[in-house]
Amino acid sequence: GGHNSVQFSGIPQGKGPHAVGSMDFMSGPSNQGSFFRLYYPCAEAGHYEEPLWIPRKEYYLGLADTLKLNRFAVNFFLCYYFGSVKSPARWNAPFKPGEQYPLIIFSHGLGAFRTLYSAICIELASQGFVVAAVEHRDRSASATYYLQEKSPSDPGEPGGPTLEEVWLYNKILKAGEDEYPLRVQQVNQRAEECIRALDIILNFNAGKHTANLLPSDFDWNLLKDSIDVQRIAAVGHSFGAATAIKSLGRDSRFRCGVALDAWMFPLKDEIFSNIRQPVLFVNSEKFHWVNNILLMKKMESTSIERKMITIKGAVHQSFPDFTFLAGYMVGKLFKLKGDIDPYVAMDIINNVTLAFLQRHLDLHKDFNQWDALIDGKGEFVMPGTNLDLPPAESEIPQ
Ligand SMILES: CCN(CC)CCN(C[C@]12C[C@](c3ccc(C(F)(F)F)cc3)(C1)C2)C(=O)Cn1c(SCc2ccc(F)cc2)nc(=O)c2c1C=CC2
Repeated sequence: GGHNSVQFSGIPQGKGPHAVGSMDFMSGPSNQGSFFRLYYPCAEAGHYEEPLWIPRKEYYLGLADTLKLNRFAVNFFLCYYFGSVKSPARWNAPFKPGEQYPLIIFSHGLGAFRTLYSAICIELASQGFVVAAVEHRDRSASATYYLQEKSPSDPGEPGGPTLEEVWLYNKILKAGEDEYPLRVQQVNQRAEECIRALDIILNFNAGKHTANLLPSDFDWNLLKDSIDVQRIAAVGHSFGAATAIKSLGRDSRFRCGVALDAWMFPLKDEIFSNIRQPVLFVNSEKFHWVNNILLMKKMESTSIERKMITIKGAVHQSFPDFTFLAGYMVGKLFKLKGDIDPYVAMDIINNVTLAFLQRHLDLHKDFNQWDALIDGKGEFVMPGTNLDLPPAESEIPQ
């Protein structure tokens, strides 16, 4: 880590051997395209800007909707506190070619968006992964936008068609509205969007370019033959973890999945027998309820590795970046911090993920040093869940 840049924001830098670059990619047409923030091993030389953690004010407006609070007040408050926070990566730094990197597609949670999990994405990139954090257009993100060709106001307008931004905000359920059909439609769209991002990145790897509608001088040619197409995984948080599991079932190019504090409700009628890849469930102590855990246990298998650990003292917000940015009091009040130190929790999340990825992507690194975490062995972890579950049918004494 380090790479001679002083760390200002609370978001930790990557600890691995690579300096980390970041850039935004959006393809068309309209909301049928792909939108992701790419984190990648980059060239060390030179000085680069760091990307804004929350790049547009519309994201604050969306967070207000998610919190069901007044947009003006939340925008003022969040802009004041978080408006200048940067992600510790090098904005549009040149990609570092020379080896074939494994690929991670990362899916955000309900009410989140692509930039809020940079501690996880930057750590993975620093350890030699290319990570695409997709931003979903299923109206589960607090806010997102797509670019639409503007119908020319007057046909004589000089120059080509201009693109206008169309913003989508978190679809808040009305009282009494049935949540399940919406979440099923969303998790299907989210899996499609993860697969779309995968296809675009694999095309770049094959030298086939997709136009980036966002202004960027990132040189995609450097990505040619730089992705290890046999070593691809799906990772996500909460609704994004359900999305990762759904993506495994849809596309066998994903060789394994890491489900971070999975929200299994959108998969409650899934039979899971069509999912053949290994899955690691990394749970916080405080988020879960019995039916959520029982749905994870439906994925247990004697032939496919399915592991679950619980991080003691962690909360749902121990996974996104907010956990580093709120003061101690506000953090505890809003459940952005648990009893465990946020940096210790993030080290466990990242290290157990790296160990599981090494095992199931067959990497030749030293991430196996954290294998014990996969079995729930360690000071702040336990195997399985902390919840008391009803005895499984097979255990009920006859
Ligand atoms: C209690 C009922 N619940 C409605 C479903 C309330 C909403 N909620 C808790 C919140 C959204 C939160 C938030 C806003 C804003 C700040 C800020 F002030 F720091 F900016 C921090 C934290 C408040 C986290 C959640 O949605 C929990 N959650 C999440 S949280 C993902 C997220 C969202 C926004 C973020 F900024 C960072 C991370 N992802 C999921 O996929 C699912 C769930 C629940 C089920 C499935």
